[in-house]
Amino acid sequence: MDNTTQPLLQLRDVDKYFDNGETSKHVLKSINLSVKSGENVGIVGASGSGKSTLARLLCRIHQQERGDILFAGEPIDSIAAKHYFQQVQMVFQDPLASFPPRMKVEQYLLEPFKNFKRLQGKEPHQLAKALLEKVHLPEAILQRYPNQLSGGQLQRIVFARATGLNPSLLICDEATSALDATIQKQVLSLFDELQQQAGFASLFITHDLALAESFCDIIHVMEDGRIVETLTSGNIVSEAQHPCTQRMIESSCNLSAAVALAQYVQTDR
Ligand SMILES: Nc1ncnc2c1ncn2[C@@H]1O[C@H](COP(=O)(O)OP(=O)(O)OP(=O)(O)O)[C@@H](O)[C@H]1O
Repeated sequence: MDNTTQPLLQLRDVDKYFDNGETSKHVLKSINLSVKSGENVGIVGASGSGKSTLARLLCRIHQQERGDILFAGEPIDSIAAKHYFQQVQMVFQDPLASFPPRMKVEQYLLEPFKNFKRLQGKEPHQLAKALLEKVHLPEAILQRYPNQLSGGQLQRIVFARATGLNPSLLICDEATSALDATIQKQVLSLFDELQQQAGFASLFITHDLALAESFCDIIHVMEDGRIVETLTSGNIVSEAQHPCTQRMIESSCNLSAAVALAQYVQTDR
């Protein structure tokens, strides 16, 4: 197959059910999407629409009942974990949940390099320092524990670790949702900077349509386990057709969406 056109990630007719013994809940319904190299693909939906379940399938925490999930053309469950998890990294909403409380930042940053035997020829402290520099944090932070850091610092460190091994795809599940608006903006600008340097693609999962619009190339809107609309133009206000997307636009209290809407109304109508 021609690797220049092959998507990095592809989901084909993916269905996921959760069984609780007596009943079965259909949580993902015929999901089709792809992410190309270097592309930012947004998944946006209200609570319960199935976004995190999708992320968990890609992290191989759950498995789909039907359909295919391919990474570089291979079913993800046929790829050795060692290879898959160097290429695909995840960033979740709560950095503390993935940061062992008794682990110092330096150890946390170096852990993937040790696990994947990628430390050869590198001086560990200098490597950890360089990773921290990439996310604009000072060396002194290497000796701190997670409870000695702010939410914004923690999420920067999580991004430093996730991008340290040069993955080709980053799965971000509400990665900036817990941060206040100013810190969120800083972390997103850092994300952009890291992406410019390393060129990874992302699947950016969020409930915030305006946030996805600000930097995703394609946005899939999910409702009740289905992709109900796919937006590509960069002007969601004029492009949105589905009532679910329109409700999200109307109820968005995000300032950037409100500003975009106001500008649109002033200039285009
Ligand atoms: N392990 C599970 N067992 C049974 N049902 C589950 C499980 N995980 C999720 N669900 C159900 O699947 C549906 C989708 O949940 P999911 O967490 O994927 O939605 P979401 O869009 O990420 O929501 P949120 O933004 O609130 O996290 C919900 O109805 C949820 O209750």
